[in-house]
Amino acid sequence: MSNQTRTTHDSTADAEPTTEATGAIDIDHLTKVYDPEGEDVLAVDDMDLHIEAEEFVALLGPSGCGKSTVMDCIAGYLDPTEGDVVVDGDRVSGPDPKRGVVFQENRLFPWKTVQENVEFGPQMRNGVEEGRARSILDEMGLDGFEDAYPSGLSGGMQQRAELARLLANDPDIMLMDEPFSALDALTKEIMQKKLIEVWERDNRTVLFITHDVEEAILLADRVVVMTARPGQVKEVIDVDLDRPRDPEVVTTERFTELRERALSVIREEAQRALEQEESA
Ligand SMILES: Nc1ncnc2c1ncn2[C@@H]1O[C@H](COP(=O)(O)OP(=O)(O)OP(=O)(O)O)[C@@H](O)[C@H]1O
Repeated sequence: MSNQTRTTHDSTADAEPTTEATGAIDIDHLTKVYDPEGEDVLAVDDMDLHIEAEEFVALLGPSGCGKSTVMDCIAGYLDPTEGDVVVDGDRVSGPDPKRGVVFQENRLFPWKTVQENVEFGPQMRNGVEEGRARSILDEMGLDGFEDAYPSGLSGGMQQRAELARLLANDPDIMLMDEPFSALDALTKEIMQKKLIEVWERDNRTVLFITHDVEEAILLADRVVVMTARPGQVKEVIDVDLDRPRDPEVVTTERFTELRERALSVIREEAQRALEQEESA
């Protein structure tokens, strides 16, 4: 995959080089306290989670439980109050294009064309590789829209351009905060398929926040359910469904069991969140 993929060589002369996977995330006793106007808000409390390199993990939990906070700490946008986020053995101390982020609303520059947006990241670092932006846009089904401005694209196309922008940076880790939640059902299904194609081919690590339990189970290797705020890991559900998964997998007995399990944990935590709000 990336030019930063670490390649190790066996000492024996005829051994094939082996590629070591990158993108392992260790969330280690992570605590985050916000301090708006001197009033402490404990968002995440002593959270531990290990995500394997190249794993696809979905993060679920009641509203306000700290999902985005965890993601922002991994992205390097926020400093933990206590604890650490460690990626491939290195403590995260700020943003890095190797940890790409996609939000529900795209972060494309409205004054740049689609191609200029996709080329912006690489241009800021090592320069643009001839034809690369076009081939990524092509892959995202945006062939012919290179010169369009984001405002001229549909919501689904904007999110495809956003994904293209992310891929142009060749990230080891894709951090996705409800990326498809504003899309209609059909566009969402297309985007989910596209994401899985890219993930399976390039072996990137994905952390995917969603409120959609079916989406989480359809996409992920593991679903991590967080507690009500302050966020901690409540339960980790292994999604033991074969891949590739087609949309019909949602009708299977195993899928239903997994969904019911995730829903019952979330319901319990959402109820707790509600009670906390009422007693506040
Ligand atoms: N900058 C901030 N200042 C103060 N409090 C904040 C700040 N950002 C988030 N919070 C609070 O921290 C808690 C966790 O917020 P966060 O956005 O991480 O939750 P979330 O699980 O991603 O929520 P949602 O599912 O609604 O997007 C919430 O109570 C939120 O109000």
